[in-house]
Amino acid sequence: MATHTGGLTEARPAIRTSGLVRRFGDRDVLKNLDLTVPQGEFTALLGRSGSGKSTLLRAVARLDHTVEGSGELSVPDRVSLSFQDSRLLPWLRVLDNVVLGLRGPGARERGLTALAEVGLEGRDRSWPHELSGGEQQRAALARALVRDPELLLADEPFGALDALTRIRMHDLLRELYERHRPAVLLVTHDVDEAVELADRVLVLEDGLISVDLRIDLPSPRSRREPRFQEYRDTLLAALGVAQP
Ligand SMILES: Nc1ncnc2c1ncn2[C@@H]1O[C@H](COP(=O)(O)OP(=O)(O)OP(=O)(O)O)[C@@H](O)[C@H]1O
Repeated sequence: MATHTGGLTEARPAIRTSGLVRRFGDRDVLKNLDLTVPQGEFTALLGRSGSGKSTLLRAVARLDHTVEGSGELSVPDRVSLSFQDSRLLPWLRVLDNVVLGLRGPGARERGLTALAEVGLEGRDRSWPHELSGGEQQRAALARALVRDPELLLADEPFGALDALTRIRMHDLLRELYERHRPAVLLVTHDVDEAVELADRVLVLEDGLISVDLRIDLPSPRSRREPRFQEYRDTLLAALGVAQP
């Protein structure tokens, strides 16, 4: 994925929006939004409820053909999606869900490898209802990964999980990200999750990006570290959450 300009080869960003507008009725939820996410960057998107996070994600995923709007948008060819609900098809076994629609030789082997990567080795013949909520999310991550995405779009993927499972999923997602290096746009309500996982955190407010914060913390990140707390306080203040 590269563009050629005057003999120089530049990496094309994973996401570029320019003047993006999305409108419901007479309300512009996105107002001329400009956003660039470089290849391989892990970006988290925060914002108050109703600020338009899912609207932006759905626009980037090109899932919003019926929504009124304008602007320019460019995304790579291989984009994977992950949602709060794993969206596994109940009538297909786990491996068949993971490789659904995948073409080419070796698809099943690739599916088995992806399942092993997310810790679901040996569960390929299970039915989705036989998996726990966390395991279903793991299977959904395997389905996303097996497509070797250049961009992973995730809308509250851990929102329905208990606290302990969520911590395990954070570790898994970060590990998979470091191994495969897709660009990631993660929509979340959880400021700690954003600071723990992302290299850049955006806040969406009034249809525009109001905060664009680079997170510069050593790995693995500890929530007890003072700089972690500084980032968290900055973001909570931007979200209008008063600190004691
Ligand atoms: N299909 C739709 N029809 C009408 N209004 C919509 C539609 N989808 C979203 N909206 C409105 O657009 C605004 C932004 O919604 P969106 O779901 O993008 O917000 P969000 O930031 O993801 O919210 P939350 O954090 O609560 O999930 C809301 O006011 C919502 O009511």
